[in-house]
Amino acid sequence: MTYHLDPRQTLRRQLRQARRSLSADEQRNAAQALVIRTTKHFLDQQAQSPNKVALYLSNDGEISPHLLCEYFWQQDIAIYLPVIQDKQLVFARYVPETEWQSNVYGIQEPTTTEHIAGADLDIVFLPLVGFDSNGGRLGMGGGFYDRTFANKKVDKAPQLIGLAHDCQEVKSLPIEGWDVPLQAIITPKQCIIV
Ligand SMILES: Nc1nc2c(c(=O)[nH]1)N(C=O)[C@@H](CNc1ccc(C(=O)N[C@@H](CCC(=O)O)C(=O)O)cc1)CN2
Ligand SMILES: Nc1ncnc2c1ncn2[C@@H]1O[C@H](COP(=O)(O)OP(=O)(O)OP(=O)(O)O)[C@@H](O)[C@H]1O
Repeated sequence: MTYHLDPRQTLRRQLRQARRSLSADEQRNAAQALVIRTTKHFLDQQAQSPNKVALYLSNDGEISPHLLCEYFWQQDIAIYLPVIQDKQLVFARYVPETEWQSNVYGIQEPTTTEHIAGADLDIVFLPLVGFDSNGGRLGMGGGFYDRTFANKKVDKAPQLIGLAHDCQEVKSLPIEGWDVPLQAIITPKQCIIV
């Protein structure tokens, strides 16, 4: 019997290992560079300031958006976090008083039962395992972001921006039909607008 290794699984393992190998210092510097690059991106775009933005709590070596969160709070922009529900994501408001519970993967989620749909957000910052310069995204393999933002109505679609360390870039990702493309990817060293 022969076993065929799924190329996405192999890549996932390598890239997760790479991001987990970053030191605490490298993670701290990356989070600082990320907030500088993201605020610059908003200034360059000269777009209207968003009202509702989704972030995530970093896990498994992901680049941390916590400084970005503080920046948005200062701007009175509402922050939301993903909550797994029926194999999709809904979004719960994140405030300093938020209470927490763990989801099946051990990632903290707000306990509140008040949720909004992905389509009601202005910008979603997505965690990712790998990215390419065409907006391709490889996630953790649950398909949660893909299911949530598939078939979205064109008139009500949030902007999807991936956040990553530079070591998570690959030349070209093996993309599947269900993968939702990113409109931008921001890393400590670059801002790719697709
Ligand atoms: N910070 C963060 N939050 C997120 C995501 C994410 O990628 N990052 N997700 C993005 O969709 C959702 C959770 N998706 C996940 C999918 C798989 C695993 C994971 O660790 N899988 C383990 C085995 C899990 C198990 O115990 O059964 C693994 O592959 O090693 C984690 C999160 C929602 N929240
Ligand atoms: N729109 C969809 N409808 C139904 N199933 C889907 C959809 N999108 C993805 N899936 C399923 O989810 C599984 C995982 O997809 P994939 O490997 O692309 O996840 P991922 O993008 O890495 O994960 P995540 O978005 O959770 O970080 C796939 O096997 C696919 O069958």
